[in-house]
Amino acid sequence: MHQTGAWSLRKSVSTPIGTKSMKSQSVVRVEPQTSDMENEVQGNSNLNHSTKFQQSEKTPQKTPNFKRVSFSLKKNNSPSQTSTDNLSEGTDPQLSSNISTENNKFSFTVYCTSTQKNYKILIKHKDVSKLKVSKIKSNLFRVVNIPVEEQALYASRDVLPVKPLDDTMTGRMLDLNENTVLFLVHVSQMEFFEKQVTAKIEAQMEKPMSQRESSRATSPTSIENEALLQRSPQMQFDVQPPQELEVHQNELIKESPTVSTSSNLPPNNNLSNASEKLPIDTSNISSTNVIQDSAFENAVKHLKNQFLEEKMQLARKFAIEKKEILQKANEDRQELMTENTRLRKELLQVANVSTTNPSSRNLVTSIQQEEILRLQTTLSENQQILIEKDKIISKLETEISTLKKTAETESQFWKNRLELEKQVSWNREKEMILKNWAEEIEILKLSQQQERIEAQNVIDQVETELQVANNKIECDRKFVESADLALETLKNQIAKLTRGDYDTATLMMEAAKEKALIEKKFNDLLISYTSLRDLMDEEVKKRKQLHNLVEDMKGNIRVIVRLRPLLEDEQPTDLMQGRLEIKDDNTITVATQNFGSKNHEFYKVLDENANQEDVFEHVKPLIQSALDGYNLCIFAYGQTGSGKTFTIHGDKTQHGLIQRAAEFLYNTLEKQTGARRETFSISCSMVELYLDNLYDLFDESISGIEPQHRFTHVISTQKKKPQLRQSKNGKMSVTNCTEIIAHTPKDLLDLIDAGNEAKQVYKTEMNDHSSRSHTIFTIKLIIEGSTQPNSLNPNGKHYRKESKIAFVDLAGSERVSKSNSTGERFKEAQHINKSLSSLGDVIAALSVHQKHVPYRNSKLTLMLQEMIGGNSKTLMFANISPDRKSISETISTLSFASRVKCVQNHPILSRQVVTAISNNEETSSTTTEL
Ligand SMILES: Nc1ncnc2c1ncn2[C@@H]1O[C@H](COP(=O)(O)OP(=O)(O)OP(=O)(O)O)[C@@H](O)[C@H]1O
Repeated sequence: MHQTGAWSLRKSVSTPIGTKSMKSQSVVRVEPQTSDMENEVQGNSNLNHSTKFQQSEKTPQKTPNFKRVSFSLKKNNSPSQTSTDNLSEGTDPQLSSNISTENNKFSFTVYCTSTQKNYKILIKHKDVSKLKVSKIKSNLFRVVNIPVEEQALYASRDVLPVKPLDDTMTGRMLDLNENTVLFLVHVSQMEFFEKQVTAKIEAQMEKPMSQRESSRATSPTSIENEALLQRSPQMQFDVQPPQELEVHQNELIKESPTVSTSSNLPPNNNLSNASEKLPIDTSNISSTNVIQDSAFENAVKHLKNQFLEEKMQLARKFAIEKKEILQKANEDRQELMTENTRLRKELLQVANVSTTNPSSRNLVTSIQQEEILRLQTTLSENQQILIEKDKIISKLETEISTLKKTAETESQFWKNRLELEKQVSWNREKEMILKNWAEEIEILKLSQQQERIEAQNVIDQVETELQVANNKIECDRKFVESADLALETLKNQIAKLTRGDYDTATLMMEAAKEKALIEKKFNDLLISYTSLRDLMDEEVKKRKQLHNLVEDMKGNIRVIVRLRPLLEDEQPTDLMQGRLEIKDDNTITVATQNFGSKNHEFYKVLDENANQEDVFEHVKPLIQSALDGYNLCIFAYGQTGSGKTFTIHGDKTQHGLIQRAAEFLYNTLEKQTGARRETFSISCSMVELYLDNLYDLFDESISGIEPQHRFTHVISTQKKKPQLRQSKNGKMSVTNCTEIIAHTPKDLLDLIDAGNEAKQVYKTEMNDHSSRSHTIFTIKLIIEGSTQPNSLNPNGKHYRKESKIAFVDLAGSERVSKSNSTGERFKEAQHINKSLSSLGDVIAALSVHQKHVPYRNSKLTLMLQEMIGGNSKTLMFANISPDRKSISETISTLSFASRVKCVQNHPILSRQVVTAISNNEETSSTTTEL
């Protein structure tokens, strides 16, 4: 236990400088300013500690995790001093002899920072002067190299990093100026070291001078120190516990109202309690008070900033004070001038009396003379003072203007600095956002890659299985062949026997048995062969499906080949001119004498028996994805008369894709939106590109439609001509075209008919109803609804999905030599062929992933930019004719289609607007384009 009047040590941990919770910590003492900072602001006597502390509290700034540990001593007259006995373990005489105090006040701060191996602790003595221990340093330490990046730090702190000569020492005082002691201690020893230091200081302060003198006499280290002390007599001073220390302690407690007066808790508990309450990431602060160098440097920067701010405030204060002095001087000046005027008047009066009245001249007494003299002297003195005052005023004015200039420069500096900081933080935010985006993209890429790998694995596996099955079939086939041979031999033998070559009935019987056996075996093999064949077909089908899936995932344009039936006066293909053969659902072979045979594989190959419904079944899944929010494009390509319009629009009795898709959309949406409490609307527009000009097919003047009468709602009737426009995000779209809402499937069908009637169709030699233009019929879907309420959005969220389906019926390519087109038809054919050739160039560029894609070569390719190589899901119908005369066009269409299937689109979900719903109204929160 302690003696009465002994000193107890209070250890305190400060928050990072400038954080808000300084006052709320228990057993926490905040050191507002380091002593070197105090040195820097020397002359600012107006600023005391408490002022600075308040300033730093008022303007808390974010600083890195930087922990300061302060120690202070107080007279042990409170009942809670038990921990000091524990702290006195592990005494180190060298240390204790070197630490001392003066004025009986002692407190110091420990700064922790880390270098590669060691940990330095800077201990600052406040109010300890004349502590000349630098000579001790040379006995204990050697100077270490300072890393370049730390040099400025040490220079600004006026300390020198050194290393203990003996590496095993747990904690050593390194270097110090009058107020500073630097210790070097290993991180693992930090806590113990703190205890040691505090115990030593306490012991030092507790011991009466005489006791210490005697301990010096017995300890060898003390002897050594004694010698040093003799050489440096200033080091010998007594530690008396005066009242001031109590005051100091009381101040500490006042500053930190939650500070516990009990020191029963071991220092560690205090530390951990404190750090729990700090608004900093305490995980970064180890129990050994280690922090990163950068954190330390940031803290130093922060202190410098704080200092500059204080300097500014001081300059302002000086300016105000000087202004006040100036005002006062001016007032004094004014007073003096008034006084002078008065005196002059008085003087004049006296003079007048003596001059104007000669009879009384003799009456001017010597007293009056004296009075005049006195007044004159005062006047001249006042004049002198006035001159002095003027000088002061002009000096003050110069000073004020200098101060103003300085203040302006500094305020400009601060403004610039704030701007810079803002810029830096904004840049950091941007960097973070970009980083997050990059990460998300990376993750998406990885998952897509993974999916592809998995699909490829499945394909590989199926291919291996297929190979095995093929091998087995081959073996079985060979076996059947050999069995056939054996059977043949047997048959011959039987024949011979029948002819009587062998007369024995037994032999015949045996041969018959053997024949039956072989026949049975043969039949078994046949069955197994058939089942294997089925299996193989099944596997091939699966493989193709998987292949399609992979292609879909890659975003490749799907291609469906449709062979139309033979029309009147047409001849089927033959081997002479060339032959078309659909091998299976996915393969079509074209063989010509000149070019040999070539297989083409597509997503689907439909023969002449496929009706309109069959065709739509293959398109349905794609239409479904429009309901999920994807933009779609379905276009038909092929020579004139090959069945493009029939596929897309159909005829009066056999509806094409548009009508079927419309019916499917209405049916599905009515069911789906009803269940989900969504609303939907369908609108459409139709434009044609004829002779390189765009026409709005819903325009009254063209179609004769009077939309407001025939249909319930017209969104926009544009008087201007439709135009191709590029939006801000670079996407091309057709503007200025009439868009009409179709409430029912019937509305939509009527619109399609009206649009079809308006388009340019003429009879040619190749087709009685040949489309002479490219047409685009667009259906726009809008689905709106709200999400279920949850804790984040108690009223749910309102969403709106928009998607478009574009049906493109391209004009057919034609050989003018075949079609014999003349006049207008010839001109049309030229335009059609030119635009289709541009489309071919675009496809060729995209299929080989060329960087430059020549979309700008024609209006058609610009119109299709979003659908071919863009962000839509796209399906192409390659329409072909079975007519013998069309074989070369068919070959050309199939080659074009083979290139198209290599084009990769990048389908993305179209616009989705999500809005948070507030109690009474909707407040827009986010608009995302997915
Ligand atoms: N799958 C089919 N079944 C029955 N008839 C068909 C089929 N495909 C096309 N036809 C008929 O063939 C003729 C030409 O078809 P369509 O007009 O659709 O060709 P096109 O490719 O659009 O020609 P163009 O490019 O000249 O406009 C039409 O009479 C059409 O009815």
